[in-house]
Amino acid sequence: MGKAQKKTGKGRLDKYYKLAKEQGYRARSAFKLIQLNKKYSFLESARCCIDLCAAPGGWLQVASKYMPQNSVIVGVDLVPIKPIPRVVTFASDITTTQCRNLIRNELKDWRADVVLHDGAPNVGTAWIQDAYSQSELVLMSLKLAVDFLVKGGTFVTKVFRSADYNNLIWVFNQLFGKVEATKPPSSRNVSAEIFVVCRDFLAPKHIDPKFLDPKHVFKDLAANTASGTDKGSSAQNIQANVFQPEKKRRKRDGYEDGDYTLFKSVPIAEFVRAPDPITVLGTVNKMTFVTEEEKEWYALDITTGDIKANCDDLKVLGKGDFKALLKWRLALREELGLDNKTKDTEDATETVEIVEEVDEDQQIQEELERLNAEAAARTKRERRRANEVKTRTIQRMQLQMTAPLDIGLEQHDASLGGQDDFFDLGGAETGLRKRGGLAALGDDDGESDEEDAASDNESESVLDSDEERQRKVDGLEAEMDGLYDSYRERMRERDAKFKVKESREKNAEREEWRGIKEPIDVDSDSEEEEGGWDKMEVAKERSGDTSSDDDSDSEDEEDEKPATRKRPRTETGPAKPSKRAKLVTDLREPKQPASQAAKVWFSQDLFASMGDSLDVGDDASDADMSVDDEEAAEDSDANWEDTADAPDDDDFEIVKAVEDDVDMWDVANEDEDQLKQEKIKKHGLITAEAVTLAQQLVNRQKTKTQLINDGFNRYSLNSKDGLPDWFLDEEAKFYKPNLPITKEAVAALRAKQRALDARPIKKVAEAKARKKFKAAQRLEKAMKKAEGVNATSDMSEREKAQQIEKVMRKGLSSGQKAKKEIKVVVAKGAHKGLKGRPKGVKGRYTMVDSRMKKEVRAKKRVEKANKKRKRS
Ligand SMILES: C[S@@+](CC[C@H](N)C(=O)[O-])C[C@H]1O[C@@H](n2cnc3c(N)ncnc32)[C@H](O)[C@@H]1O
Repeated sequence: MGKAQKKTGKGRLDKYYKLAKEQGYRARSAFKLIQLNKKYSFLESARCCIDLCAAPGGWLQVASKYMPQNSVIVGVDLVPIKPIPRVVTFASDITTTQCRNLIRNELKDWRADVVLHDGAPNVGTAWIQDAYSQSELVLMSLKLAVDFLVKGGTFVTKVFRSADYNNLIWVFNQLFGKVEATKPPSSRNVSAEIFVVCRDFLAPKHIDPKFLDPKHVFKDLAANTASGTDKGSSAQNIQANVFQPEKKRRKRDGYEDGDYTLFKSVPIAEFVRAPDPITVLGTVNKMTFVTEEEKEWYALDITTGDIKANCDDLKVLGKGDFKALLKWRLALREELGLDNKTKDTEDATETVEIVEEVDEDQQIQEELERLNAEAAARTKRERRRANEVKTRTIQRMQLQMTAPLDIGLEQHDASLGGQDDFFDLGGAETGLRKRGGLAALGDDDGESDEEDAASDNESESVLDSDEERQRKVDGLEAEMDGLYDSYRERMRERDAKFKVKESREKNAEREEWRGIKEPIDVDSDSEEEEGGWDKMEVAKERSGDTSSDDDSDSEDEEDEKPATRKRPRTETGPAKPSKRAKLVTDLREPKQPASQAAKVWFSQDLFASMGDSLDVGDDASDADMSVDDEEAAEDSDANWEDTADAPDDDDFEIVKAVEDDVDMWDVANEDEDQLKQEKIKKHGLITAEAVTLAQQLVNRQKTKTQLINDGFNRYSLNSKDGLPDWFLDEEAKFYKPNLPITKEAVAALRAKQRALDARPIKKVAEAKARKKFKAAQRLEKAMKKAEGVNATSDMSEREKAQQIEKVMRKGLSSGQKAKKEIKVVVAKGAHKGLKGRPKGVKGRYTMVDSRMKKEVRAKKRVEKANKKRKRS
């Protein structure tokens, strides 16, 4: 602790840390003493103070500041303390007599008014060990304090909240009139430390040495732990270790007397013969088979491989493993004749009772969890099925496998022939069921089927096993969800970074650029093909609160059409008039939203090559589509209103899209879109990717529809409802949109940005220009002067030359006077405590020490802050 600790987490650099820096305190802990003194005012009247465990000296600085002049202040620590004015320090262990002697020598026959103790052993991973040593250290400091304190004196100590706390307070109360525990505001809440201020030292003539002996002071604790028989916290902990091993507990009970090891191994006989086997299981790490008798037990049949493995490391066992060990013990005891099967000993009965008690609760809990999990899984399954059915229907309709009319037929077919679930539809089933036709349905899909199938015994058994399997799968799923949740919870607790990352990810989900989505104005129902300048202008107009012109969209369309036509015919390939006509089948009452979504899906390049085989015609996938097609497709894309252009010779007709077709899209993301739009409005397009896309739009290299289409994949329409968290998290992590921009474009933009960044900032450029300008001015002035000198007649040529040279030298100089060199002498080693000029140093010099730099800076900072405050 004496060494400066590396400040890692930013949390450590809190208000008090900064204040300590500013005010020149060596440790933020200085504020704890300031605050304690503010509450109890023990320093102002003190003439002599001993600070035990004082490094680096924060408390000593406070003492020296608040105590009267000429008071005696002594600081002790394991590590040396850098000198502090009017403070005597030495390095020593406060638990040794050497330390006592050193203090005695220093104080002579003075007595201390205040003894401070802020000691802490290096707090590492072994918290219990540290807590215990801390308590011991407190007792040792008290031992020193009672040696040196004057009657009525004050002892201030730091104590950790642990099992020893009450014992310590009890001892303090025996020796002091007033004992108060307090936690100053500057003590971090996360820290288990607490400060005890003991005032009015009673100075008894004789102090029972047991009061200051850790063995006695912390005795009951060790006894509790060792016996484990009482129903106190330690005994409960031990039982809980066995019955709820997954729950990690802090061992606040300290160590057994004289036993400070963490790892504990006992012979298995101890467990078998112990009256309280649970205590053994809860306290040891390993059980060994060493003696001849134990080896015999090892060879028994009942000692299975699992039992042997369980004995090897008890700390990794679960509740089931502990139960198995207890069962094994019972069986072995019966075999050894230690237990009678019919007449159990008192201890065994007790054990069984506890197991049952815990088991019953556990069972109810498990049953509840299972039922909940089942219900949740069932809903999830139903929702998933409904989604699948919906998606399949859409696809089939687009592949002309079915039409609304056919749907009825299909259902009929299914009812007749028991088709596979490719053609099943929830709605149709319901309809059929209403008509009582479901009995004939051989379909095995859905929960309701199971109910109906109850009449059929044979199918019932199949369904039962199905149901059972499903239940198991659901159970596993629910378990996995639970495990994942607890994993995240653990991560959140353990790692502050994880939390931040998580929230950042959440935000990122919103902020991530995934191509341009819906237009700003949601009621605009036109799906303009083109992005481009016009579109941006419209957007600008809208954002500028200009009333949007209803016609503008159509005008835009008009304007944009020629732009589309500019594409060379060769690129678009031969015209296929039938393509557009085959957009959808003859649907009188179509599920329009589905059609549109599917249409966009089939608009991907992937399907372009399939040409006639798919025949779903699309405006975006038409690498080989004719201009006419494209136009028509645009029209139909706008709102699917095109009917006039549709060739009559086709069986199909383009039908009107119903208004609510947006339902197909993830409406839940509407807010997100708006947020994105707002962000773009506020910050502009900030990422290289976004700028590249924007440029492509403006240059008409890409159309908005193309961008949207590029954002689709075969999972786009899948609902995320009911999917497990771990899956969604993984997907968010790894499933990244493939932006339709080239690496080169982004690289070029980034390079441009880098070049911009590399340019000097305006202020620097201005300063440089100013400097140049002043130099030029100086030179000009010098030249004028030189001309004047040259023109004078009352100087000889030699004098003139000298004068001109002088003037020009001045004109060419930087104009700043060279700073006088000051030698810096560090006040350490030979220069430590030196007064007057150091040896061998000539000219101007300054003495510095390691704190000075910080102190000067702090002073400047404070002055600056004061100035600012005054100004405001
Ligand atoms: C929290 S720091 C004290 C900070 C101090 N109050 C200040 O304001 O600068 C605890 C100190 O206790 C010291 N310490 C721990 N065990 C000690 C022992 N047995 N004897 C002396 N000092 C000890 C450590 O070296 C460490 O510097």
